[in-house]
Amino acid sequence: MSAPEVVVHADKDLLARAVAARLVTRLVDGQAGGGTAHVVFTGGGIGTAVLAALADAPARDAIDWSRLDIWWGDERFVPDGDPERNETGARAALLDHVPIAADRVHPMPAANGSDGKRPEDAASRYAEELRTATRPEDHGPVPRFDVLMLGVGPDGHVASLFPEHPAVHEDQRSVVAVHGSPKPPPTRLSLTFPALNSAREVWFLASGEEKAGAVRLALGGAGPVQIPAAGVHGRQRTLWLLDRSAAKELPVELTRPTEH
Ligand SMILES: O=C1O[C@H](COP(=O)(O)O)[C@@H](O)[C@H](O)[C@H]1O
Repeated sequence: MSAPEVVVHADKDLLARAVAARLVTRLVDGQAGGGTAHVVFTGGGIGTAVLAALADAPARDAIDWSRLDIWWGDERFVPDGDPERNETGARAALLDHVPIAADRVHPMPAANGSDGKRPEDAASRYAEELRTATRPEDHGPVPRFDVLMLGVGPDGHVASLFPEHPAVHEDQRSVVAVHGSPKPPPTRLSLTFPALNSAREVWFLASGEEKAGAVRLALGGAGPVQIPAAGVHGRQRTLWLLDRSAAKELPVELTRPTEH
């Protein structure tokens, strides 16, 4: 488990562009030995802004899109194409604009899909898809993701792991159904702590003053049941990529000068 590092950028736009640039470098490095890289997308405002910035970045062509697998950390269990789906936003922001093959994109199941109407069945099927993509060196039920991005809710939720919800206690399964989410829509699918914590690098993304309290608590020793963001760490690196507003409640010794 790696210690968190904090990087603060001036505003949301710069944060999105800096994360997109970082993503190009990290994915190119992950593909350098000739293998496949695995990345996990997040939904939400800054998560989608990063994907749009990546679509706009000329350096995106340095990524070999034929050797990249794309996964999601969570999804809203609504019909395919619904604007509430994280997949819908990611396709519009990035995936419709890059040369990636359909079988490299692994959206979580939709409520009207072939997995049926029960989110529990959909969660099990996605867990199986993850398992099928593992390599011997992954040593577990999910690929050892090169980069896993996570937006952070004002309540400290990450993916669809909400404070005090049953899913924060899951320690066996990789993917679970979530009912009664405090943030609509109420029914969701989410990777669990064991799956999130298998990533090589975890990048938290937070923008805006309404995230400042959750960021302070997550980095200040809160427990993962109350503040789920506190329960995720990369095996090699844990980065908190923030704009100034989201970082405003952090003690000065936790932040380092902005890169730009
Ligand atoms: O519901 C969700 O919320 C979080 C955070 O979203 P934001 O708009 O407050 O940044 C997001 O990371 C997650 O994927 C999504 O399903």
